[in-house]
Amino acid sequence: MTLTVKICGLRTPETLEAALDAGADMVGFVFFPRSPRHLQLSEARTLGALVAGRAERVALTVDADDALLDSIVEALRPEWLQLHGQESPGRVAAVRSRYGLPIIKALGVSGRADLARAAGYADVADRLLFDAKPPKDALLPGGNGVPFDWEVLSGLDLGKPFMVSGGLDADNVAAALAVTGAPGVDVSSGVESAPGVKDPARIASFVLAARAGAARPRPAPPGAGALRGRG
Ligand SMILES: O=C(O)c1ccccc1N[C@@H]1O[C@H](COP(=O)(O)O)[C@@H](O)[C@H]1O
Repeated sequence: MTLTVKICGLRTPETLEAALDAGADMVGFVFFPRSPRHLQLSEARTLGALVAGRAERVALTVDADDALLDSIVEALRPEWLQLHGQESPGRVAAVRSRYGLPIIKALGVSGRADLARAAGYADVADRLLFDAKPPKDALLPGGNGVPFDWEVLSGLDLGKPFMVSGGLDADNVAAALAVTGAPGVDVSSGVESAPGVKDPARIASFVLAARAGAARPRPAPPGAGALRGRG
């Protein structure tokens, strides 16, 4: 399996470099003022230029209007847009068509019932990102460092590649991959030493652990092979 690893919420040239050196496939930049990872457009312009084709740039927004998206796209020149708010399937389709860029649509998950609306987004988004629903008192819709029950995703087939996020770190990412079989993972808090402060060593460990996890054969689902030996 080819795994896509995304490191999100990068804010400095040093930590961006660490993500690129570690071999991240996608580097994410957050445009949401309430987040400790929020970037000014001038910072995005500088960081975006430093990527120089070594990874794909992802602009993360939350219910952004066209004016804000216009300025972000102009400054960062992203290869992807990540929509992490309550954007409807219609809004996802409109954003995709306006910018001609592929879309990662984040969906909050706490149980299997939350997957019911995923099919509507699979038709219009290029990747679905299953993230933990934020805790009740959270200020952010994502980036809270909390996991969800990955079992909810086991056996899921929406005909679209998906990614998993929410509370991942170097210690648990292999388990998340074993349970979900996800072709992509995304991390923010789990590679930080404090909210908004990325740690180069944790970034490197995360990418290594994710690649090692993806290389491991997945355990057979319960019941598989039950007929073997019958006769
Ligand atoms: O990282 C943020 O600050 C953020 C703000 C608003 C929406 C999403 C945000 N981050 C995304 O949340 C998930 C999970 O992050 P974590 O690893 O649990 O901290 C991830 O997809 C980030 O891209």
